[in-house]
Amino acid sequence: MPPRPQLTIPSPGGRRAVVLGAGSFGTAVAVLLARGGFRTTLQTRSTEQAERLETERENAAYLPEVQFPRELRVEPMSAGLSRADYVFLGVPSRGLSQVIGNLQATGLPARTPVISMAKGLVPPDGLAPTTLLNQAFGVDRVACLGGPAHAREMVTEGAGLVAASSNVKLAAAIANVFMRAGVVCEQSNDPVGVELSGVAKNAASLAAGATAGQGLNAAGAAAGHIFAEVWRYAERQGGKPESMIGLAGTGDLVGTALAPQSRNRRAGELLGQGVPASEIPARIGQAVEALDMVPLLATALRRAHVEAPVTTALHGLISGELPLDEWVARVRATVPPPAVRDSAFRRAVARMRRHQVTESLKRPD
Ligand SMILES: NC(=O)C1=CN([C@@H]2O[C@H](COP(=O)(O)OP(=O)(O)OC[C@H]3O[C@@H](n4cnc5c(N)ncnc54)[C@H](OP(=O)(O)O)[C@@H]3O)[C@@H](O)[C@H]2O)C=CC1
Ligand SMILES: O=C(CO)COP(=O)(O)O
Repeated sequence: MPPRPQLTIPSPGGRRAVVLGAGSFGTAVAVLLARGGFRTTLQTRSTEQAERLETERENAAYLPEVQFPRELRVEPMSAGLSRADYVFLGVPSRGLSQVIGNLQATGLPARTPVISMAKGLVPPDGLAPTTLLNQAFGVDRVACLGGPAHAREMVTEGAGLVAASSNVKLAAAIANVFMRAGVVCEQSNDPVGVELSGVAKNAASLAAGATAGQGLNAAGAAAGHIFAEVWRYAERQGGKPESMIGLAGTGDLVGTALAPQSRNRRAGELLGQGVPASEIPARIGQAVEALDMVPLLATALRRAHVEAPVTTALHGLISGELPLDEWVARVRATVPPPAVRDSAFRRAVARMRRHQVTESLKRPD
């Protein structure tokens, strides 16, 4: 067994969590929250699905052979949220507008935090899920999850989660329950950076999958360009480089691009084989965030005046307007904009940091 995080965190003391959406990730997170000490309920879209999961005590359609902990309850979403202390949204971005719009009507208590787990943008405006949640509930009640976390491996072996919120106590409470369940979870105060890192890695994994058959340098370039384009967008919204460089960005990109089961990379491979985007979701059978999200992302980058030739070209490949060979040619020929010259202030800070490092190396241990 791999080493597990220390379990020295106090018990959350009977707090109740509700996970909305019983797909692969919602189910996996519900299992972990129950293991971590929350009184957890997994809410399904339909009554029939709730009855099936309750009878079988596993989610055979989305996460087979993972037994539910005895304490995990299952009920349909129609049961409402009036007893929830935390609400986790396990629904893909395309369904989030509807689900978020219904939260109050289904009895969400006035102070209960809402945590988005989606790695996409919400149609029709292409907003990040936490932006929508902030507008509805205020930043102190909103958080998101990121990091490399394939559902099955997460419940059997672990993951590298990131819990991000402007409310540092909320990020800590979420991270602690996952750590109690034996899964590493970093705390972050950069929800927009973490969320856009997840967006970047899904778009980049799709692009790499679509391009790998034409050459791995091209696949790497496609992913690198898209990452840099989304980063410039995230930076303008106050996103921190640590999020993009760390678990939520680079870590999740590698975890997704290498995973044989990754839906986003497999969708890219199908695109590269000439399968129309409209046929891909049925072939994959689960959420493919990047297919829905790249068109929204391309529009968001254009509106924000971010130079994004490769994300725009990926949109063209998905819509069928750009043939595969032209997409690959575009990736191979794109030269990123030159790095902006550092200001005098940034050069001074960099000099000071270099000096501190040099001095610290001179000191004995
Ligand atoms: N799976 C993974 O390993 C990871 C996934 N994520 C993210 O988690 C999010 C959820 O994905 P995932 O669980 O994998 O997707 P799945 O396709 O496995 O499941 C989606 C679930 O959402 C439900 N759903 C979809 N639309 C609605 C709606 N409008 N109202 C209510 N329920 C709805 C589906 O219900 P039904 O079955 O009835 O269609 C299904 O239960 C995505 O953003 C993904 O990027 C993040 C990390 C890892
Ligand atoms: O986000 C994920 C792992 O961190 C899951 O990736 P896919 O949606 O591509 O399967």
